Amino acid sequence: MNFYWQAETILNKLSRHEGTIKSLTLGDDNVKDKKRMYALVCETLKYKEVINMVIDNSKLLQVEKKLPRTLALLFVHDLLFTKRGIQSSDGSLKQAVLRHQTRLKAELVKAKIKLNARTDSDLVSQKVKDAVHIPRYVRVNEHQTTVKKVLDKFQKEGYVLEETKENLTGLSPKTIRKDHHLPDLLVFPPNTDLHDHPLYLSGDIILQVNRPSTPFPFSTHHLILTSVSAMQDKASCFPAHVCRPLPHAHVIDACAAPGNKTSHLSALMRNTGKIWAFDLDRRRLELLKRLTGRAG
Ligand SMILES: C[S@@+](CC[C@H](N)C(=O)[O-])C[C@H]1O[C@@H](n2cnc3c(N)ncnc32)[C@H](O)[C@@H]1O
Repeated sequence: MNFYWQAETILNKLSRHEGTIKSLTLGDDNVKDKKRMYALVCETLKYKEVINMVIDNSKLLQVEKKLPRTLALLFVHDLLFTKRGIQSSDGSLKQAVLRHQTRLKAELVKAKIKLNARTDSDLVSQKVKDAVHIPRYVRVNEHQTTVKKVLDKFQKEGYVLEETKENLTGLSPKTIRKDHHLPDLLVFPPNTDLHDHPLYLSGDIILQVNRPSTPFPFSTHHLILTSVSAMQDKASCFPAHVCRPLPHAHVIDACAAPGNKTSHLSALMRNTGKIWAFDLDRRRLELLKRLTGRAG
């Protein structure tokens, strides 16, 4: 599938909450150039508000009736916010956007004046800027390794171990800290990309991508865990710690895929007892099987 059409499908799935940016780009084997796709999707979402404003004010979609808005967002992003421009073979929809490029560029200038923005990054909303500054949380999979071994490995790669602090503003590149609250959690600077790291590929570390779950304890031995929305956050590491099932407990993880909390619970239970992991989505359940298998 053409790169931009695939990006369009991903943006539409995101708007229907059918996955996270990471699972739909970096985690999908049908996406060939994963890093480029991840970057395009993130950057387009970052400027989405202003791109929509430019599209509406230029009347692009009223003239080019065959151009879907989501595809237009992607094309206009690359046209206005990248040096390389639109990177696609000469499709008729790309030509439809290029026909309006002078108008689109003029509308961007007007939007900047209206929003009092001197640079492109001034156009990004505060909400998005705050999200960009969330540190990268990494959970150590204590089934397979220890916090100490993981820290040693990163330090050998040049990461500097900094003092554990509650305040995480201004994390420098290539630094690492133990989390202030959770013993199996490490903190990296925002935008640290560990998707190709051998410790991630071997399942020794797990990148946190989910929002807090709602644990409902039946008793100390029987728990139900549910979670239905996704966001990159430390909070997704709390449910398993809060439930903290005893070894040999039986646990129900009711909305389990891709299985981050399933594997976390299992690590806390020292691989004893039984966890029943359910998910509505058969495809995501296959992903859960793969990832919990990799996590040991
Ligand atoms: C955010 S994900 C869960 C993340 C997971 N708890 C983890 O820690 O990796 C939400 C999951 O809930 C599943 N889901 C939604 N409604 C469900 C239902 N009624 N029964 C089972 N699973 C459901 C979705 O398919 C999706 O895989």
